[in-house]
Amino acid sequence: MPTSYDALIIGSGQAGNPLATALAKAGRKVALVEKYLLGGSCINYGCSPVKAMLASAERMHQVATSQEYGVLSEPPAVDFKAVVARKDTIIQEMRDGVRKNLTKEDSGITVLMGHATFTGPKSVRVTALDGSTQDIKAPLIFINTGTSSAIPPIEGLAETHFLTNKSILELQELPEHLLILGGGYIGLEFAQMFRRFGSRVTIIEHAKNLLEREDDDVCEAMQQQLGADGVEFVLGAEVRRVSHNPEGEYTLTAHTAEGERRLRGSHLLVAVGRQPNTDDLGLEAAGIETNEKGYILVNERLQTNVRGVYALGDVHPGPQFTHLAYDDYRVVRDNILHRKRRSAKDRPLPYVVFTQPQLGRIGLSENQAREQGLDYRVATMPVQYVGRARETGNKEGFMKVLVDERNHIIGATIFSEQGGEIMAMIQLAMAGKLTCDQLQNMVFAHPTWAESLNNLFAKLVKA
Ligand SMILES: Cc1cc2nc3c(=O)[nH]c(=O)nc-3n(C[C@H](O)[C@H](O)[C@H](O)COP(=O)(O)OP(=O)(O)OC[C@H]3O[C@@H](n4cnc5c(N)ncnc54)[C@H](O)[C@@H]3O)c2cc1C
Ligand SMILES: NC(=O)c1ccc[n+]([C@@H]2O[C@H](COP(=O)([O-])OP(=O)(O)OC[C@H]3O[C@@H](n4cnc5c(N)ncnc54)[C@H](O)[C@@H]3O)[C@@H](O)[C@H]2O)c1
Repeated sequence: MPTSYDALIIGSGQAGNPLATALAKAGRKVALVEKYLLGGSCINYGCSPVKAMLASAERMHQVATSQEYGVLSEPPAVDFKAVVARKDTIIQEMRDGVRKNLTKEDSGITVLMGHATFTGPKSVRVTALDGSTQDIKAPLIFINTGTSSAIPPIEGLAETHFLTNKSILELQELPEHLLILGGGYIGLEFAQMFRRFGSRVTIIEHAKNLLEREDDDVCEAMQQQLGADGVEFVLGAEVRRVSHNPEGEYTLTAHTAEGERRLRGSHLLVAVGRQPNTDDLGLEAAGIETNEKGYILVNERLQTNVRGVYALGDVHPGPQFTHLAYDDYRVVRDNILHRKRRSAKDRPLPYVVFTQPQLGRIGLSENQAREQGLDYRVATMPVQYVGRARETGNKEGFMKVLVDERNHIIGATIFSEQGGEIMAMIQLAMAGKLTCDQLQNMVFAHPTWAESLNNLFAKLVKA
């Protein structure tokens, strides 16, 4: 006989964990199934471990450049095992926090470790690691199973021991030469990190630019910055074959505008995007519809085509960020528990690439504003014009904002030290519908990064 719950959550991701807690607090009998690690990808093999290791790489860079600040030191050396151990300690603490919260005596949540598969529209079988199974049914089911690395069908690749975002975090030795397939978010953050630790790094990207979706000036600035760090690029490259010799060397055969190239390295990271964790979820048994890539189709309230079944986070189509997965939780919580009509449509989309400088983005890019035929004005300012940048020696990058005909901000790109935080201030200004005149005249403390907004927005104020 299946065990009955009021609500079943599949996947301990950024949406599922807070939802389980909220439903249980509201008196529902809740089960949460996780097949691997509580806390999901962000905590265990995504955002947090990468940012923890980036902090070590940034520290390394600070020491390496300390002479410019009049501080003499020995050239720094990395103790890579210690970097990884620091990251592991941080992640373990985060994971323990999630476990404690979900499993504390009065949590009201039953946590089941195992792989969930649908056996019908409202029924799921959980298979534990030891092979034992448990059947569950619930009128409300929330799918929060996230994504995994997409592996492109390149000849020879599957036969090699290439790295993904999961396995690269477990390396104990620094790669001598890291080849990175894909110049997106994951590729860029790891590229700068490993380069600063001392590895040689080559990014192989099939588009003509890194971060292809951004405006050309943004792509160029990022390329220039990573190039200055010593990261090498092969752009517009179509990798056709991968091989791995007994000495452990990888060879990528790539077709480029200059002809065929062979790229050799000691390690290979594949970071060409994600694929949804739905192929082994038994969705067909429940009749849940997906798109052609396997992402679960939902409406703006995150309901699937099967009544009572929802999909939250990266497993449905759309941008893939922790803050959006968490907001999916708010949408479902408010609609189900608070009887509000909350929608996942038209919410702001802030994001940050955690290179140094950071790339903070909110709203429309210039390309998007142009494509939408908007009547916009744009201002750009090099970061070196900012007093704080000169004082702290962080002069790289530029800032760019777009306003509409009513002087309201419609988009911003802040490629700067503290770029994510400066972008968040602009996001608040957008939410409060502040105009460029107001931002030009706002009194910010001197000398802060915030103060840069006065000069940036002054460029948009009509005389
Ligand atoms: C390297 C990397 C860095 C990132 N950095 C950032 C960042 O800086 N900022 C940001 O906003 N986003 C970042 N992201 C994206 C972010 O991690 C995701 O958007 C976020 O974690 C999405 O969470 P989720 O709730 O969809 O599910 P996830 O956190 O992916 O969790 C899904 C869970 O479901 C489990 N599961 C899957 N199938 C089953 C099944 N059949 N049965 C039981 N359990 C199952 C999985 O084991 C997993 O624990 C990063 C991603 C990666 C890979
Ligand atoms: N700081 C952050 O917020 C952060 C950090 C890491 C990851 N993430 C999330 O994780 C998602 C996945 O990251 P990602 O970097 O894997 O994907 P991505 O979509 O950001 O970038 C993938 C890149 O790989 C390229 N590519 C695709 N196929 C290729 C091939 N065969 N050969 C060479 N290049 C190829 C694409 O053109 C693209 O530039 C991101 O979209 C983002 O949502 C966010």
